[in-house]
Amino acid sequence: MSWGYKPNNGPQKWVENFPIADGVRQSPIDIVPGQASYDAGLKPLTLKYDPSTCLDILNNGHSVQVTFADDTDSSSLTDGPISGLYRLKQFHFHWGASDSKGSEHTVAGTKYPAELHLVHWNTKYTSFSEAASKPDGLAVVGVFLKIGGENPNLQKLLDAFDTIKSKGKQTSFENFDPSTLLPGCLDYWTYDGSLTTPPLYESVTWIVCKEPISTSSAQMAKFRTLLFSADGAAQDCMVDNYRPPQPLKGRTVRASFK
Ligand SMILES: NS(=O)(=O)c1cccc(F)c1
Ligand SMILES: [Zn+2]
Repeated sequence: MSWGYKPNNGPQKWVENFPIADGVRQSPIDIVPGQASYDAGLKPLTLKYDPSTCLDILNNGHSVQVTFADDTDSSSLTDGPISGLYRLKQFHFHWGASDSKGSEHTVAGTKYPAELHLVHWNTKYTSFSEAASKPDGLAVVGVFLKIGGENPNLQKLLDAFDTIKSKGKQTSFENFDPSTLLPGCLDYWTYDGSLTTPPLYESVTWIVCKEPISTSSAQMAKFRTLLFSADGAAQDCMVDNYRPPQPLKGRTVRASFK
């Protein structure tokens, strides 16, 4: 059986097949603002996204993912805590069975109903796959979702969900601008971490935005109509697809803001 989020294949069991689950730089973590170190040397994030690089939207059995053409530098992350240029590969989400949980990172113990991850790879390597296992290979921008007004930009994604309800379904999804999912303020926390799903590679520079974006409770309910299960199998709602916070193990969390 492959990994998932149930008691028999979930985060408490991943270490059996992926021993790095108990590693020294695992993600997510609980971010405690009072313990983060303000670093005046941290630059603002430069995120330049080209909507024409948006390719498709996919239910991969663990999350809903929007994939981008990464054969040019046209959708990229530079500056912030990183050096060089990282290309956008995909973004996806993690969410809960209710609005009281769902994010992977927490802020002084506070869980948000969902978390968006924008995944970028370091162009010092030749591909995402090569970069994914290198200590400076990936940079993931995390954005919290909170319950507030309806988000019209998010709605464009949600409207595609009926056609990708079950595992393995994908459909073309073009001209979406991921910058419409970013908060107005790009203040962030940053720390060295890992993928939050198997293979849990310790290859991620995490960049977690302090400001959440808003979504409505009805929009959150739409996420919960997706399925972990494939067409024809017993319907298994895709909910609680988040890993809980992991030990900090001496790491420093830096803040780009005072
Ligand atoms: N959830 S995450 O750490 O952003 C992640 C997991 C697996 C692959 C990947 F590209 C990103
Ligand atoms: Zn993720």
